[in-house]
Amino acid sequence: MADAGPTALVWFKRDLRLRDHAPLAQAQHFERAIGLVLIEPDWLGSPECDPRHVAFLLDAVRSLQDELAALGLPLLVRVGEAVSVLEALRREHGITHLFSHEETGPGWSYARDLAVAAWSRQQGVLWREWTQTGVVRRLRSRAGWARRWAQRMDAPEAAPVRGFKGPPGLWPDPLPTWSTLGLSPPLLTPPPAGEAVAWETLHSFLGGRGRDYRRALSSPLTAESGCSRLSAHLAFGTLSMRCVHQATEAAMLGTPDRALAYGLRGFASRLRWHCHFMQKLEDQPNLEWRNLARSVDGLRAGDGVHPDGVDQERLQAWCEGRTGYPMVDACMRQLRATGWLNFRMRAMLVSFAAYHLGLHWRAPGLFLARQFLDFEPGIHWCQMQMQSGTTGINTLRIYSPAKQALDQDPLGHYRRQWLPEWGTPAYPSPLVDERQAVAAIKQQLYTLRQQPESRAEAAAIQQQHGSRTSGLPPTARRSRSARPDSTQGSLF
Ligand SMILES: Cc1cc2nc3c(=O)[nH]c(=O)nc-3n(C[C@H](O)[C@H](O)[C@H](O)COP(=O)(O)OP(=O)(O)OC[C@H]3O[C@@H](n4cnc5c(N)ncnc54)[C@H](O)[C@@H]3O)c2cc1C
Repeated sequence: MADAGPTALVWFKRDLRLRDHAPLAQAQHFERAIGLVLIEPDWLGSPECDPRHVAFLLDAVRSLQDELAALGLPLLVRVGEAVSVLEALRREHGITHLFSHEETGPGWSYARDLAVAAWSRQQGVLWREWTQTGVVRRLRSRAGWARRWAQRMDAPEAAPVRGFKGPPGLWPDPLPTWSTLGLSPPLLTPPPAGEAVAWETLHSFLGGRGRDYRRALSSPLTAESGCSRLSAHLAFGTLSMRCVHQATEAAMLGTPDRALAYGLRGFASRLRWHCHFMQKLEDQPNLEWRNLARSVDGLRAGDGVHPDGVDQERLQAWCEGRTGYPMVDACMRQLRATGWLNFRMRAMLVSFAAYHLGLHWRAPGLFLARQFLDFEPGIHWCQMQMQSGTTGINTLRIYSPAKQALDQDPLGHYRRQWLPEWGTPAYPSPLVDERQAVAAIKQQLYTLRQQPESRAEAAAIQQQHGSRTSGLPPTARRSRSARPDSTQGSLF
């Protein structure tokens, strides 16, 4: 095409919003600007992706397209491999600048970013990326990380977007259908997505739902309404972490309701954890595949060392919620039906897979990734390892399903809701003997941890990935120490 002057392409990834969007803010200074959402075959074909994620994304894109069109920016939605789509757009529209946010994703997205970087150098397209979380690229040391997180989150939002000059005659693309994507529609209808819904969810939490947060978050009976329910919005970026942080700080300061302020303080520190875990994946991308502590390699089948594979029968029973442990099975049924589960019950599911069933975390982790609408690779894989005892540095946490049932669902309402066959002959008997199974693997892990090599390795892991809160302002430090839920609290 004829040289039409500088043209910016804003590549939306996990940042499907208008507000606090630095690439968009930058693009509005350009002679011509275009938006792009790429649906990549590598994503659709990855073992972590489920149609529910695609449906949520498309819903968010639908409203984003309308809002951007009203501002003069056509949002294209292309299905294809990144470099070919970008090159086609460069040829067609004379793209000179590519703007996007940094992403800390699974291996395939890292490989794609390398390919895009090579393409942009070759074609002389200037690719600029902005941060949108607390994750620091090429981090040398964890010292001072928490302070940097606070600085980023306290910084002013990106400039508001006011209007664009899109190339004349270019319109937003129609959204792809399930058949063009080669997928079947999801079995569950995900909750509504998009920026407006994300803000409504945040406001309802900060305006009152958050009052009981600390008490509500552990039981599946209360967590659905008592937790913020922002995780999928954060994962797809319909809301920025900075906006959530700043709105939370303002709500805490502004409310005369002390119970609400107390609840919100508990919530505020979780936002830092989000980035803290993502930072680990950024620093060590292979933790999505292999044990962080190599000293536990070989402990469970399926970890690449053991000659046998994963016990498919056990895995299948766990995935389908028919282990014969009612609390475990009810949680799995809720997750499959809704795409969400509270932290403690997620941890219990993984602990059961790892200790009771002896399954290595990778296969259960892939299954859970497909179920969680909020799948965020950095958090997910770190938590999978942490709850399976393979980080080398965290206290081993083995959840007893019976104790969790007693504490979190004493009257059985939750189990009856999700497990109608519980108490009838149709409900299976326990798949394994809890005592025997747990005692054996616990002993193995404790013995391993005593070995001098394991201790040396743990010290190195702590040095590279351990949480350091020094450098945070006193209120942030206080809210960390006032944390009520110690199971969430042991960051590694
Ligand atoms: C095995 C396992 C896998 C998990 N996978 C994911 C995942 O893929 N994506 C995800 O967002 N969370 C994950 N979590 C963490 C946590 O369970 C969810 O963030 C939380 O349940 C989401 O609901 P919410 O937004 O209402 O949380 P809230 O309790 O309201 O917390 C607000 C936000 O803080 C962050 N947060 C809360 N708890 C944690 C935590 N323990 N670690 C890191 N960040 C936290 C999340 O961004 C969350 O949206 C996982 C936990 C476990 C045990």
